[in-house]
Amino acid sequence: MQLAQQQCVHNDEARSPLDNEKRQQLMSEQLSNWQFDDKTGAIYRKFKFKNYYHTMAFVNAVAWIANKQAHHPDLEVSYGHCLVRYTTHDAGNSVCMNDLICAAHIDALDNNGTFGPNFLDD
Ligand SMILES: C[C@H](O)[C@H](O)[C@H]1CNC2=NC(N)=NC(=O)C2=N1
Repeated sequence: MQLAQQQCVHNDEARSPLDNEKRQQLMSEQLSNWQFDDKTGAIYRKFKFKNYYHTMAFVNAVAWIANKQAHHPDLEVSYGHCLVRYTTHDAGNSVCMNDLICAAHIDALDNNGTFGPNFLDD
């Protein structure tokens, strides 16, 4: 099943770190705009917007997903960008399925152009 169709699960299996091969495979197939940071072990994507209003609309949509999934990203927010990073804290800050699932849900916000013309692709 596609990552965006899955929901976060909060059990020991969901909190087990993905091995590098599996993570790379899922990311190259379904999260091509996300990157893996070797230094921090997090996945991340930087979203750019034309102004603070649109940045904050995006941040609120991300917060809604985080609360619904009970899985929360680290966010760096400025006037025109939001850097979203995911690791699973309960798994020693490694990347688990829940991280990939939430990343896919964020990407899905833009499926029908929800970000609109105020979303600037990298
Ligand atoms: C009980 C609850 O599911 C856990 O504390 C959740 C909350 N949100 C979380 N968010 C992230 N990013 N990692 C976690 O391990 C985590 N754990």
